Amino acid sequence: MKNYKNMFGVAIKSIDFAWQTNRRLMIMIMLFHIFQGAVVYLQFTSFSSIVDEIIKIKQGHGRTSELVTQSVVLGLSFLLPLMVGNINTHYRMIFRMQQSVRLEMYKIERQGKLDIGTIESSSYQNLLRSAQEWGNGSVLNLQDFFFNSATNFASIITSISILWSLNHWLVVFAVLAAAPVYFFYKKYSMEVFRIRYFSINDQRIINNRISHFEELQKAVDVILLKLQTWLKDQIRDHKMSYNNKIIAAERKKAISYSIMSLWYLLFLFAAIGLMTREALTGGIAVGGLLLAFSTYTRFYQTINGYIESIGYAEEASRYAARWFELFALQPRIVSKENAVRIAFKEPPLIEFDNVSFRYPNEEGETPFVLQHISFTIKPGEKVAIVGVNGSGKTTLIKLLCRIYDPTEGNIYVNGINLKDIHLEDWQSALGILFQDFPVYNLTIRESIGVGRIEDNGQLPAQKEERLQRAAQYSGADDFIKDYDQLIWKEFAGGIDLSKGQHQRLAVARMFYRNAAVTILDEPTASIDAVTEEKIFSTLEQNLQGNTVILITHRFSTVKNADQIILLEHGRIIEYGSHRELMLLDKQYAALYNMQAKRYLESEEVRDR
Ligand SMILES: Nc1ncnc2c1ncn2[C@@H]1O[C@H](COP(=O)(O)OP(=O)(O)OP(=O)(O)O)[C@@H](O)[C@H]1O
Repeated sequence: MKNYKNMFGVAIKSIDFAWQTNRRLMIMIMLFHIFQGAVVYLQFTSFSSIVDEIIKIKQGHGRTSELVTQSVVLGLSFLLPLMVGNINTHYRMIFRMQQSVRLEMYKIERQGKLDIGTIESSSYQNLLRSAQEWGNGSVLNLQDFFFNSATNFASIITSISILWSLNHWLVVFAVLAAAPVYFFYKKYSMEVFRIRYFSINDQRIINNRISHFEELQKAVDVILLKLQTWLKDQIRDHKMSYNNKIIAAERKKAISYSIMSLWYLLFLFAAIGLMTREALTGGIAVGGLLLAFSTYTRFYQTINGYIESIGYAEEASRYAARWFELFALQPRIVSKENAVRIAFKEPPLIEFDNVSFRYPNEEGETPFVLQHISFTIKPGEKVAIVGVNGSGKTTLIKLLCRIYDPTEGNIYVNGINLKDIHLEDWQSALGILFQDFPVYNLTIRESIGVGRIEDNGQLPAQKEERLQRAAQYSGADDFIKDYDQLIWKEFAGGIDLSKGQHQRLAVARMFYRNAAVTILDEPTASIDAVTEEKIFSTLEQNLQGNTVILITHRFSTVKNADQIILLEHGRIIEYGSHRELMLLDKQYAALYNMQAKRYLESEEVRDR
């Protein structure tokens, strides 16, 4: 029952969505469907009238004019549904397209408003994957069910009224004959349906194994490691397992449906017996007998088809529900109502005041990943954050960018609590380059240009000089030959770049952005030491006046930073300039010396 309640709720939402998209089209399609459901009975009634009239004419008291009229009606009753059907198919296609665009736009719009914390949560990712399982087809298919319901209801109501007018018992027999359909459907037909559509695990594994033959990097490994047979066997086994499940379920279905047909036949004979008796005793004419037979069988077929579609709609509603859940998502991090508006023209003073943090988790509390963090970054300072993997460096940056709010403590920007500053203003002041930076399949010019988009949401007009300077500072100009070169190998004339080249382009984007606070989270991991050195020296020279926060594992690049923060297990264990920390001669100095020694050793090996 709960399933149907949910299904009903989701169906209402999807119908409302259709209504909001184009109500005129929706009403028109609805009327077409009702017409198609009812008009078929016009064929039955006119045909039975023709038969009766022929008999009457043979007996000498029929009218030829009536025969002609009924023949025209019969012709129209065939012609009209065909025409309406074609027009309806056309408008339904248009309506689906309109809604498909609107659904996608609505989804993208909602996603664009979400905060990064929500986007990186596993619950959101699961929701997204589940919604995408059927694409927006789930919502549209649910609407199809609604339209088809109109046809089916029109058909059921018309057939019941015809049967009722002929003999009340016909309705009783028809209903009893159709009664077990749902039970059999739920038990057997649904099983096949479920296996067919929801053997997702088998299908995922099959697709994954096939991808090893199709994707370049994977295919190379398949050949070199000779994995062909091993992978092929897996594909075959999963396909066989899927097929065997289907065959077993189909067999059960065929047997059970045969049993159900006997039940139907029982009531069909009862109905035929009843009507034949009526015809023999003169209760109805021969045409009436024909009408009863065709209406009776049509009623059963309609019920059968309709119940099949309920099951399908039930499944579609589960996936459509995910779409509406996506639409209802609200960002967790938002600007306060009276948030302070600041145009950050100058780099601000940043203060962390006893900040502790644990990642939000719906399933329970997670451990603190940052504890009692306090430090100050003066405007224009170059700050380096160092520490081993998992020490909390990126998390600290996420708090500064307000991707998350601290669990305890506060962050102040120019003395104002970050939570009180308008989120958009603060984000406009930041230029962030994370380790997993995105690769834009655009031209080189656009790839750099997206670093600073215009207020109207468009790419900036060509600012050639500035663009080229950014490429120069990042070292990207070494490989750029044409700024209009498309970075997209799958397209004619498009090229791909090496990892390091992609990284230089991403750094160029940051230079181009020229934000008041630039944050670089290991942006040079794939870049060779020489280029890295070059990037950081230009960074220091050219982002003069701007605040720069740099996360890196290479200690040699942080030597010139105004201050270095060393994190361990989410706590600051050392804090100061390179000189100060070397003089302190503790953890930082040890790590620095260790890296320097390794560097010197490798230099010696190379020299030898
Ligand atoms: N989204 C998340 N949800 C839950 N825990 C997370 C999440 N991101 C990171 N963590 C955990 O927080 C801790 C700190 O991670 P963080 O990424 O800040 O470390 P890091 O110092 O930047 O590491 P690395 O040098 O490897 O990039 C780790 O224990 C990590 O598992």
